[in-house]
Order: sequence, then structure tokens, then C-alpha cells
Amino acid sequence: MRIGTRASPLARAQTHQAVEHLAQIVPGLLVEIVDIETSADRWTGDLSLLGGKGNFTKEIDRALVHGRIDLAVHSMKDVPGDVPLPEGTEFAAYLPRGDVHDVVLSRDGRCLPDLPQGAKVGTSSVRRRAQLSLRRPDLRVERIRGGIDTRIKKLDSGDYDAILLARTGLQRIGLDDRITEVLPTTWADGDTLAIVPAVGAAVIGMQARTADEPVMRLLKEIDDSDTARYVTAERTMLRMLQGHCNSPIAGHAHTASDGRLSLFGMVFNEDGSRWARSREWGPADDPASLGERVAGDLLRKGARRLITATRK
Ligand SMILES: NCc1[nH]cc(CCC(=O)O)c1CC(=O)O
Repeated sequence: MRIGTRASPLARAQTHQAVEHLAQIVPGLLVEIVDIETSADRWTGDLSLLGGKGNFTKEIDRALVHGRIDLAVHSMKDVPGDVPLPEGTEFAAYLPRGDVHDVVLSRDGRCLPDLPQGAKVGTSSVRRRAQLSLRRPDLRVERIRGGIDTRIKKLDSGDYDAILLARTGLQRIGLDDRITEVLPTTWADGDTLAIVPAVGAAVIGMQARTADEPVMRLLKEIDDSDTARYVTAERTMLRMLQGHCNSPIAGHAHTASDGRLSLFGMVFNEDGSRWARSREWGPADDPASLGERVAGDLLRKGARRLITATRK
């Protein structure tokens, strides 16, 4: 089985995790990992200037459609919600969701509340920027590019006082001992700084050709059904909001204590000073309707205006 993925340490770690799951079903499964460089990997500048859509996925999509690979492994967070999947392909399996918290890594071990006024914080995510700026408008939020390891090197060399990253990514590549502070994910009124996760955060998805029966059968066996429900609810919302992986949109689905599915969605303007939020519950067997309801509510509350104001 030929498995295509980006060449970053995170993408490699995720692919190994996927292979471990596959090998539990097919012991001794022979795999060939095919590294694929995407437009976003080649472009070292500001991503918003690259233009086009799906810059993290389109080269991998092409390899899958043309049969150069049999399976693509993706961070669901990086799969755009406003670009349809290439015809004849689908996400047929999701691995159990990891930890969805965002974290702070700081150069001198200080937590966010203790960072001095004007401290320089690195993130390229408009979702993180908005939620950070809302509580700490005095911080200087600056873009940062590159893989996780590159970003940590930039922190260590003094380019930033702190950076924001996903906890699960650090765990996957064994760098979670660098975490200074784990931020809460639950939005609360008051002055607590929380960062609501991205749609698809901490989920590894596997995309294959629908007509490739042996692969589809195998994927069906490893698919984690809870995670699939969360992803469907969150990504249905994202699609209706016409959001992509760097929109000021947060979304987090989970199973409530009564067994129903809950979806929290939130949309921000650039500095977080204006936002819309929504939470709905629904039956676990209909995650798509839940996503539609939350998106509908957000749109009624002015989400479109907030998203387009931030898009550059
Ligand atoms: N945008 C890059 C990216 N895509 C997925 C993850 C982390 C792993 C995940 O959420 O699945 C990261 C790194 C980060 O945001 O720190």
C-alpha cells in the first residue's frame, strides 16, 4: 500500500500512527511512504499571499486521483472546508481524536498572564490570534511559518517571546516537554483566556479512492465512529460558513453526558473584539444536521461579516 503524506516530522509521525492501526487489521502489511511536497511547503512566505485554495492538499489529492498513492493521511485541521474533495475520493477513516488543547511555549518559562506588555507571540492562525488578542490586546502577535520544530528553533533563537501550538502535534513528535502552559478550550465569559479548538483539531484522517474496494474495506475497520461524528458535525458547520483552515473559526463537537452530540461554534473578527457563538445539541446519529443548525445560528448572528472582514 502506497501512503502519501507531507514530508514534515508531524506528517511522518501521523502516517506512522495510521500504519500502526492498519497493521493491527492486516499484520505484516507492506507499506511504502511517499513524501509529497505541497505548494504550501514550497512557499516560505506569508501563506495568505500564495493565493488559490487547498495549498496543503492539492498535490496529494492529485497523486491519489492518478493512482500514484493508495491512501492519503492528513491532519483534518488542514483540510479546507470550502474546497470540495476531488471526485471519486473520500475520507473513509479517522483515528481516535487526540488532545485538542492549544498550548503556549515561552522562552523564559513564563505563562501568558505573566508575559510583559508588548511581548512578541508567534502564531499564523487567525483563530488563535483573535482569541489571544481579545484577552491580551497589548501583546504583539506576529506570523510564524515552518514546521513545529522550525517554530521552536525560532523561539529558542529569540525571534519570539512565546509561540502558540497544538498540544497533540507536540505529543506526536515527542516535543511536549517543551510546553509551558496548556490553555483551556472552553469559552467562558470573564477574563479567562481560552482558545477554542479549530474544526478537525487533533484528528488524523485517511482519504482513499471510493472505487478502491480493498482499501475502503480496510479503512472501514479502523474508523473511529465517535471521531467521525465530531468531524462531520464540525466540518458541516465549516462548509456552511465557507471557512478554510485559516479562517477565524473555532468549532468543537463532543459527546455530552446524556449521550447526545454537542457542537460549540465561534467566529471572530481579527482582534477578537467582535464575535458570534452558538451551541446546540442533537442526536448522535445525525451530526450533519447539528453542524447545519450551529452554522445557521452563527450566520444569523453575523458570522459572514466577521469572516470576510478577517480574510485577506
Ligand atoms: N497547521 C499546522 C498543523 N496542523 C495540524 C497540527 C497539529 C495537529 C492537529 O491538530 O491535528 C498543526 C500544528 C499546530 O497547529 O500546532
